[in-house]
Amino acid sequence: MASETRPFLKMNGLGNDFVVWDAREKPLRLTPEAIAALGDRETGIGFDQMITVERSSLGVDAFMRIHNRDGSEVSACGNATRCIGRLLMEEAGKELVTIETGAGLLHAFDADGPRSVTVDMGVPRLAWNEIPLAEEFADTRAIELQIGPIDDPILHTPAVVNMGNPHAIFWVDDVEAYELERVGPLLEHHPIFPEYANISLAHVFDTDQIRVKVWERGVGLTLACGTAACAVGVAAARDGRTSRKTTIHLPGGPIGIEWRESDNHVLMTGLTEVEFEGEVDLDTLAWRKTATGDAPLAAGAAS
Ligand SMILES: N[C@@H](CCC[C@H](N)C(=O)O)C(=O)O
Repeated sequence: MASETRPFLKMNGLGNDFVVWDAREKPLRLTPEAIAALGDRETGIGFDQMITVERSSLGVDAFMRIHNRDGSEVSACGNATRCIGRLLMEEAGKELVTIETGAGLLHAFDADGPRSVTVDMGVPRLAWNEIPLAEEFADTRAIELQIGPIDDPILHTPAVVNMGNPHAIFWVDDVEAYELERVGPLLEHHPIFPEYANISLAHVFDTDQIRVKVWERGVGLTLACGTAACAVGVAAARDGRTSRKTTIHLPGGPIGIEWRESDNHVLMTGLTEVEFEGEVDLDTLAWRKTATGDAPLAAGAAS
């Protein structure tokens, strides 16, 4: 039987990168092993997430299936929602699209500025069993959790927020002062998180400015994480550390977050980029680039 070659797009939201398949006409399911092999940055295409765009059973613009690089399927990815929102808006010539995800229906719309998209990420879930946590905490603004020596912990008492996926946020004075690649895996797999968790270090340096570094569940260190930016913005405002409108500065660039007072929805705004087009032989997983992506943005357009 002839091998099947499938085209893909390589995209990123502030450096958090994805392979995007269009499976609306022809279904595509890869094994976790194949996803991990394609996601490997040394030997495969290299990505944080794999996104499969499918037909929505609810009749909205599309369904977006999300896999982490380790092959696990998850319900939410903020940066990918902006990227898929852009593709669907460009394709249909619309200014607003609705995307079905494992976490519910999300609306994406054009923001000011080239390639900038806003997504309404919905209402954050804040109760301990919605995160979920393995034990009850009445107040999820600071849960009892620490790593390191009992009397001198390295990190402790994170805030927790669910944005369609679980997030823990540790407030620190300097996000660079910690070996996130060492403590991240310990915290991601801590028994308090039955579904594991995405881990952020966050430093509030003004009433509306926060620097953040993220260790992503199923991935590792990332240049940006949209749902982490939402979770940090919510946790900071909830505590009175910031206003409800913040800029989250990630290694890959800034994301604007607004936790709207009128309906508690979180709006996330940031850049999207098409890196290149390519194709993969699904039998051998050999791949090649077939076309270039977006031209570089004019200086200043990204800020
Ligand atoms: N990159 C993402 C989040 C991807 C999923 C996450 N690793 C998880 O397992 O929940 C984003 O931009 O939100």
